[in-house]
Amino acid sequence: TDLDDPATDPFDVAREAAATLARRTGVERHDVALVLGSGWGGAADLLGEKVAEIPATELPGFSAPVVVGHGGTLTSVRIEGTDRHALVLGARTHFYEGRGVRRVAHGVRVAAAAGASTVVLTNGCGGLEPEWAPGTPVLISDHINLTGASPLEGATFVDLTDLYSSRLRALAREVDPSLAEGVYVQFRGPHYETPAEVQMARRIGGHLVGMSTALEAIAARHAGLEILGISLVTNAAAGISAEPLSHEEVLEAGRAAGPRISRLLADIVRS
Ligand SMILES: Nc1nc2[nH]c(I)nc2c(=O)[nH]1
Repeated sequence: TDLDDPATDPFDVAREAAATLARRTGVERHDVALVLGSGWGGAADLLGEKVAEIPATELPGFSAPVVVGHGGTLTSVRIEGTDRHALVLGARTHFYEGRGVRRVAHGVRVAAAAGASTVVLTNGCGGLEPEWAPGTPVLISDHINLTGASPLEGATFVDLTDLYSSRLRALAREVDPSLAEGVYVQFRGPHYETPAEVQMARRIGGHLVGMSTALEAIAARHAGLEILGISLVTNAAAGISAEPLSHEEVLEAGRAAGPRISRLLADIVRS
């Protein structure tokens, strides 16, 4: 089950991980998956009753996250008031970790193999709109993939029209009509953009800059999942405001927005 071996089929590893997940949680099918980015950690608790929590490294194909986000676990949650289950993927692998696109895509592939029909991709990002103060959640309407990479291999031609489901965005707006929308630009990272690169992102139609999500969304579409993407603006992108970026401020903005956006996400998933 070594994802680094080209002879390994990554979908076999995803199926193996999903089978282990079902066995360890006792949950045959997870209907919706959530990938929690910076600031979104609290959502799992508001979704419903935790059924089981499994360290990602105990499942095939997950690598020990370099930066452990949300403890690097997969959590199975019975969604309150329903008989549906959510799979909370708290162990995202970022493309900038250099562990290959298969590991970036593995979480959404496991979710699809576990029976999910929907994935909610969340992230923390930089905002290009001055009125989006740190802590503002923004629905992703589309993305621009500046990584130069794809999570897909070979002649896998996949249509990306309406990649960030307009149906699910309408549902989200029913929960919170004030939600803004924007185009998310994924840079490779791990460095932040220069002010000139932020202006480039603006001129090509971007509103949010980040280092995740786009590759996961492509893999999720290929795996047949309907996708909702929500960004948390944790900082003004470089050059948009006078101050330089501070990672501490980024983390603080995420923490401060936590309760509100976790409630928003739980309400959307339950709707
Ligand atoms: N590329 C990029 N990624 C980010 N992640 C967060 I949190 N803030 C940023 C940002 O300003 N730029």
